[in-house]
Amino acid sequence: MSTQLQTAANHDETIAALAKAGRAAQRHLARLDGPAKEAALRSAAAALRAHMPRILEANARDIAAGETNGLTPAMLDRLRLDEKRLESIASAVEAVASLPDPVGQVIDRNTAPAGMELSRVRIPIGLIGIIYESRPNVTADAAALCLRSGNAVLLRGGSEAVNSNRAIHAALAEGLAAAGVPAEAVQLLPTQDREAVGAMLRAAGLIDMIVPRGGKGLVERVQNDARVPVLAHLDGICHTYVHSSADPAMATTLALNAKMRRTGICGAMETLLLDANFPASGQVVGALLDAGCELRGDARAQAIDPRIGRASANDWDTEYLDAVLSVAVVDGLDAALDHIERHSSGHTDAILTSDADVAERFLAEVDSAIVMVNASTQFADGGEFGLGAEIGIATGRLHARGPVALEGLTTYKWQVRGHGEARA
Ligand SMILES: NC(=O)C1=CN([C@@H]2O[C@H](COP(=O)(O)OP(=O)(O)OC[C@H]3O[C@@H](n4cnc5c(N)ncnc54)[C@H](OP(=O)(O)O)[C@@H]3O)[C@@H](O)[C@H]2O)C=CC1
Ligand SMILES: N[C@@H](CCC(=O)OP(=O)(O)O)C(=O)O
Repeated sequence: MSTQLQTAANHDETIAALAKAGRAAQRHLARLDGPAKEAALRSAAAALRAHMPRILEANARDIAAGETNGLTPAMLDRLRLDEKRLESIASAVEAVASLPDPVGQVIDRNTAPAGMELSRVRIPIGLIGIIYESRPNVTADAAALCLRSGNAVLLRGGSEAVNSNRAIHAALAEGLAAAGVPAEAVQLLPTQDREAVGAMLRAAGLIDMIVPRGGKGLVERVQNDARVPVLAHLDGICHTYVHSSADPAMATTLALNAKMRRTGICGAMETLLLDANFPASGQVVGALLDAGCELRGDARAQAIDPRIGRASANDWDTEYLDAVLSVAVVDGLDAALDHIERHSSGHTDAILTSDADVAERFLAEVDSAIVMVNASTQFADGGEFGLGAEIGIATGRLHARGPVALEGLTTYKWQVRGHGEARA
């Protein structure tokens, strides 16, 4: 056997062992009622607070390594913890603990034509694998959401955050165990080897669902290896289309907010589509340029302001995650819809318009997880949608789309209560 095959086999074994332990812990969780899961999460939050010095020391090692390895200031900021951030991570775990337990909720009830009573009841998905970027808060958020919804979780965070994640995970596991919940309900992969990500994706029958949260490299891996159902949380190539009827002041404010509020998040606008008949395009692009954004446009966009550079074909499919924006001029709604269909990643797309019919067509015809009218794409967030927290933004077409929180981490079963009915 070649070394590469041996390595793959080893990773498959490791994942199988973790999955077995996770599945056993999940069966334990399934027997717990809402208050017991709430108590376990409060205990986990208390452990995070109790271990604050150890977690911050681990994070300082990640930050030092990140600085040595030349991480960008934006990445370092996502990685960095301090007492205040750690306190808000612990508070977020408590906030998830306070959310209503989704398990056992009756989605709907009906009577079958033959007379039996039918109900659809929410149940956990089972064991969920989550692969995510170097943001330590995701370790606690994802663990809390999974546990509250009765799922066990296998976590694989970004390599730059490995020490922080291990310290946070150790605290969570200690808190859960103190409340009588098996620590294996929340497990962290013991290796950062990317082959182990492949093994997670191949673990059909062991892991019930994988959430990959990341960009292009991860997408490719998922496409090559996934045999487990995938709830993709992938890149955000988000558009804002400024219709001819848009209010110029609103268009200027929202274009600036959608791009510049935080350029590094997946809900940031990456392409601005300006209608050829919108009269205030100069004002909108001027505001973006004055705010320090680099604009790359097609020939018609370049004619609006000489500071706009020339876009290449790649720009329309690029997630900059930076103060860079592609700009195209389009001839009406249909041309905007065509552009979005070709280039959107299915995350979040918005229209700015005062024409209600145009707005409704956009809402109906754009097939993205989140479609907005007259709002900033930066609102793509579970907290902003009132869901308490989020695993992230699901960009695919499966049962949960957009911000995924407790409900998105459940499936359902049919419960049938008969009175002796036999089928003819
Ligand atoms: N839809 C959503 O909810 C969200 C989407 N994102 C997207 O994430 C991206 C930015 O995050 P970034 O830090 O660059 O994330 P990356 O995609 O680089 O990394 C995310 C995770 O995937 C792993 N990974 C990446 N490539 C591979 C591979 N080929 N094989 C195995 N594992 C892999 C990383 O591991 P390793 O540590 O080894 O690099 C990391 O754990 C953007 O595209 C953004 O839109 C971010 C947050 C939320
Ligand atoms: N949905 C979240 C952001 C998620 C996200 O993009 O995370 P990251 O790329 O790690 O900064 C928000 O709007 O704050």
